[in-house]
Amino acid sequence: MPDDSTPRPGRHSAPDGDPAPSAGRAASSERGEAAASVEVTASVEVTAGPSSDTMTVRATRRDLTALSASDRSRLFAGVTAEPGSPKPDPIIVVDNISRTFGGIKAVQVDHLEVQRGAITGLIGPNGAGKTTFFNLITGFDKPDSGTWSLNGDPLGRMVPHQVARRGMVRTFQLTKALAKLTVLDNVRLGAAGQRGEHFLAALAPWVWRKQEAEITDRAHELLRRFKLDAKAGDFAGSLSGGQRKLLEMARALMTDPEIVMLDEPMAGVNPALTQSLLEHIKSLRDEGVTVVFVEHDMDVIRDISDWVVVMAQGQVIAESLPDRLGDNEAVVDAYLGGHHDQALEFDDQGRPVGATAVLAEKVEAAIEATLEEGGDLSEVTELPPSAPETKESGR
Ligand SMILES: Nc1ncnc2c1ncn2[C@@H]1O[C@H](COP(=O)(O)OP(=O)(O)OP(=O)(O)O)[C@@H](O)[C@H]1O
Repeated sequence: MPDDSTPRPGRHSAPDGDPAPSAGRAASSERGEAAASVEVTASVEVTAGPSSDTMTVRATRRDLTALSASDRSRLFAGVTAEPGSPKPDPIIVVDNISRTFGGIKAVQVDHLEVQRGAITGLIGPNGAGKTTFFNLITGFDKPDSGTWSLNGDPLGRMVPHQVARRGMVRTFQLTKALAKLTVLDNVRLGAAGQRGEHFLAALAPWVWRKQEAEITDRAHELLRRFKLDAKAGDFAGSLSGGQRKLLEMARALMTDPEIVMLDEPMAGVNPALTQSLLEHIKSLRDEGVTVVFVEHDMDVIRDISDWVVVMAQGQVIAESLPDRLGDNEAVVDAYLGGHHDQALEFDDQGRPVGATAVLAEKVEAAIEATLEEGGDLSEVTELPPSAPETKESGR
């Protein structure tokens, strides 16, 4: 039986409450000690039929250590803002991973470390390779080359459910809810590949039933957390886009992950649910879950990321604290280079968002520079390759 005294997401910190107190992981940031994310396994001995075979059913509980806001600031204060920078306590380390489609190098990441217990925002222009990168390290696609590890254990050649079993799950840009299954069953499916999938379990119904009950209880717990419990018996197809995103997060959490990779969790979600999704993502981090998420909206990135990684043309071209992103010329260039013709994006109050916000900042800086030099604004036909320092837009 699982040990119920072992902490797990949702138990040691209220989702909307204060972050759980730090157990001092940041203070003791030596790699070996800090990497002690413990997987507790519980053994259930069963007698399967006349041969009295014994099997072990693994029930995963991960011991997550939450970092406080000041722990995280301290950690990242010591990290250099450059591609591939070492982190004090990386949960993921990637080396020389590449993936080519036809002639296109979709991903070519030389080195990347993801800090444990923090929210890392992954940004980049369309086609930068973000989704492909997620696919590669979660086992949904195979790289041409490269190695990567979770807690120091190599993950190469693993299929997604094996990766999930080791503690890393992902969600998709386009949600994958099964429309003709109930909301509850969709969440229960998140446990597939985790428990009871062994064929022997099917021959031992008393174990199977026990696990079924545990899986159902856990699914209900997660539905309550994401305020979808009233919809448990509805078909997933009846949910709104935003509710499907919540459903997908609930399903991902069935495996008690240490790290969740969220691919554009806010895309297609109405503003009311966006705030709720952001709070859920922060509360996961506050419970000790590491979060990596892809997002285009710079306001969202600045709001919730502890650290930002920028990709362009398959490569990591910059890393930075979120509020220093605008200072980084490589980031500005990545967004502008070859993307002058991309559609402009504005929020419902007419403020530029995403790549458009970066462009607006650069245009503003170019105008200011021209005026300061006593020039005529009609002369601003081209943005300078090396713009003066960009400013916060005050949003
Ligand atoms: N299955 C595929 N077959 C062929 N080319 C692909 C495939 N998947 C991705 N690509 C190409 O690889 C590059 C990276 O795509 P990817 O979807 O990873 O970028 P992205 O940063 O996630 O973009 P977006 O922000 O638009 O989702 C693009 O040029 C894309 O067209």
